[in-house]
Amino acid sequence: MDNQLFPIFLQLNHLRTLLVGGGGVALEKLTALLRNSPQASVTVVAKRLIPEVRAFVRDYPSVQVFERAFDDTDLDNADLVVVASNNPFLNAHIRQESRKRHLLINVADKPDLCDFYLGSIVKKGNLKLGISTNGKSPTMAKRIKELLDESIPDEIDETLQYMSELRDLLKGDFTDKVRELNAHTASLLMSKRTHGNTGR
Ligand SMILES: C[C@@]1(CC(=O)O)c2cc3[nH]c(cc4nc(cc5[nH]c(cc(n2)[C@H]1CCC(=O)O)[C@@](C)(CC(=O)O)[C@@H]5CCC(=O)O)C(CC(=O)O)=C4CCC(=O)O)c(CCC(=O)O)c3CC(=O)O
Ligand SMILES: NC(=O)C1=CN([C@@H]2O[C@H](COP(=O)(O)OP(=O)(O)OC[C@H]3O[C@@H](n4cnc5c(N)ncnc54)[C@H](O)[C@@H]3O)[C@@H](O)[C@H]2O)C=CC1
Repeated sequence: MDNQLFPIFLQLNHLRTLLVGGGGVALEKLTALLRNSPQASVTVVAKRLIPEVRAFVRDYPSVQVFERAFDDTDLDNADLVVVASNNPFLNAHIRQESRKRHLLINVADKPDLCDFYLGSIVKKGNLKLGISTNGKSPTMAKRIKELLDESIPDEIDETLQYMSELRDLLKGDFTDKVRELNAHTASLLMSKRTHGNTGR
């Protein structure tokens, strides 16, 4: 099967995410959501919550926790759904109800029930890379994340800041801006090639 996945970067702080389940897998998903988007508004619904979930959400006022069974009306207040329950019938039911409402859903570790997958994430300040293996090997995604995390220097964020300031200073229309940004970056490259790489 070919790779049909289309990557996007969501402003989770603009959306309401429903997370069903409160076990170890739910904790992993919650951690991934909030590490990346600390102001994401997340509602957790679970019959039973492990203490680690309760402890984790204490630092995040935008997270609400309900210790009870899932109800279809939970979907009324959601833009996005993540399911980490241990009940395959519940998973299938939430999938069906979410599709009826045109909500996008991820069911942890159940690719057939997912409209989107979670990926491994590398973050260097403003740079964020999402990694997917098309579901073939999440473990490989995790290893590639570690590799990139080690090999991309933290200073890349400083470079992005400079480029952003330069971009704001530039006048003219879009074409002019792109031309100037290209010229600036190309001249840097030229001077490196001429004078040798004296940096690290
Ligand atoms: C399709 C997808 C759907 C989804 O869950 O979104 C999916 C599916 C499945 N995962 C399984 C197992 C494991 N998943 C992990 C870890 C992660 N899994 C993640 C994503 C995805 N997992 C989506 C595809 C991503 C892609 O395209 O590459 C990551 C990247 C992101 C995240 O979950 O936040 C996160 C790493 C985060 C990080 O960087 O740290 C580990 C390793 C570990 O936990 O250390 C294991 C055990 C080892 C192994 O099996 O490889 C199983 C078998 C379950 C079983 O055997 O019963 C299935 C089902 C199947 O493959 O059929
Ligand atoms: N833990 C792991 O390492 C792995 C887990 N999985 C899959 O992920 C699932 C979840 O894993 P865990 O978090 O470890 O399981 P868990 O049993 O700790 O958590 C399941 C959660 O679902 C909740 N739940 C069940 N029915 C509910 C309902 N009707 N309404 C609301 N909440 C409900 C439970 O209260 C509990 O919080 C597993 O069943 C399995 O399918 C797959 C691979 C590995």
